[in-house]
Amino acid sequence: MSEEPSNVAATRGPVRIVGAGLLGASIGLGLSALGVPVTLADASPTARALARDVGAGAIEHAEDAAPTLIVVAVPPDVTAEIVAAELRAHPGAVVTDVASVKSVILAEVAHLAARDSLDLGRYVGSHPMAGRERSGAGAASADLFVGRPWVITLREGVDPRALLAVRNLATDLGGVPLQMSPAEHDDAVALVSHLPQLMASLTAGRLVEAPETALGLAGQGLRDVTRVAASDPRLWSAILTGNAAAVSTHLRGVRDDLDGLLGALDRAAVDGPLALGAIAGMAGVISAGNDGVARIPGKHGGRRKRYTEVTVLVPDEPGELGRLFTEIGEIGVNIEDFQMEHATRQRVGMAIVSVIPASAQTLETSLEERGWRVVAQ
Ligand SMILES: NC(=O)C1=CN([C@@H]2O[C@H](COP(=O)(O)OP(=O)(O)OC[C@H]3O[C@@H](n4cnc5c(N)ncnc54)[C@H](O)[C@@H]3O)[C@@H](O)[C@H]2O)C=CC1
Ligand SMILES: O=C(O)C(=O)Cc1ccc(O)cc1
Repeated sequence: MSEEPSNVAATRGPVRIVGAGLLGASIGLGLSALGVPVTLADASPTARALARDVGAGAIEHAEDAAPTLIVVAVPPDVTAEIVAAELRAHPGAVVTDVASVKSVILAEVAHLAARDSLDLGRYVGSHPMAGRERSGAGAASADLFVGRPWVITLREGVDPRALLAVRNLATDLGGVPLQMSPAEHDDAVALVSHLPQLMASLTAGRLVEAPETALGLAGQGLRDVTRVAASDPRLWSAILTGNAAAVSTHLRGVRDDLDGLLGALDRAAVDGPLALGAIAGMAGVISAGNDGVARIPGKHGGRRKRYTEVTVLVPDEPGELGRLFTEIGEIGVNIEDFQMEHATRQRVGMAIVSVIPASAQTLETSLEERGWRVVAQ
């Protein structure tokens, strides 16, 4: 890759990143790839060095040119004090943060700005809706934000140039900027990010004492609902504390649903499957889930596309998956998405091929004619 600065970025550096972990290093990588000069600061010298080594920017030095934009990417519980310190230390710079909660941080930054006579207009809080269940620069990626919403919080008194600088940052990294109030943001993420994290953690927590034999039966469903359970407990405690009221409202809703479901299950356990209201109670939960999942937009913000999944058994041998892909190509069907599931202790895998509904029947028939075993849906 060329070392020469390119002109494709709207962001004019230098950009100073404080907190060179997953988010900070991903932003540094993306900006560096566009030729924008980036300096990295972090309380941890190891984190700084790792971010530099992965290519996210240069470690800060006293003689660095003054930054035009500062991105604070530290845990939410220390974000406000760092934002205030950066506003104080760099009077010409726009300051943004990427923390997962917004209202408490704005309230604290506003308090510190009033106390210390800082220019609050240069601060714009933001939140890229992209991340991973792993922390640190080692897990960073320049592509993390591509196609993902990047919330920019609106409030009165913001310098329009600051708003533009944060918007440019989001679009330079491939994100889709969205403006909303801090309260609107916090309510939304309580439902679409914080509640799912807790449901994943609660489900995975039930596995701690599970027998190995039970775990050996785990399939893709368990993996799908528990992926984010691997997230950092310290980071998430700070996120949840910063949005406690909104999260507890949604958890209480879940508790009400659980009470209804438990009532139905208890009736079925005592009086059998035909107990009054038992089946309806269970079906209600599952069908509400059907309705909810149908409302989740596609990954890139558009309407969720409806594909049909064709499941094919693939021998667990070198080259077999490649042969399947080649033959699907020969049949003339486009693979829209793909997933592989492995049956524990079996020498066969299940290739789940997503195709447009109109191609599914042709694909199934043609694969069977060619000797593949297609699993009936
Ligand atoms: N992890 C995720 O998927 C996402 C996280 N966020 C937000 O981004 C922010 C950063 O999260 P991650 O990058 O995941 O965490 P991380 O743990 O990977 O990185 C945080 C970095 O901040 C540094 N740090 C901590 N306190 C500091 C201080 N006082 N001064 C300077 N550096 C300090 C740490 O040494 C660490 O390198 C958080 O506010 C989080 O809510 C936003 C979107 C997604
Ligand atoms: O890994 C995922 O699917 C996430 O949703 C990551 C994530 C974690 C925290 C955020 O504030 C935003 C996104």
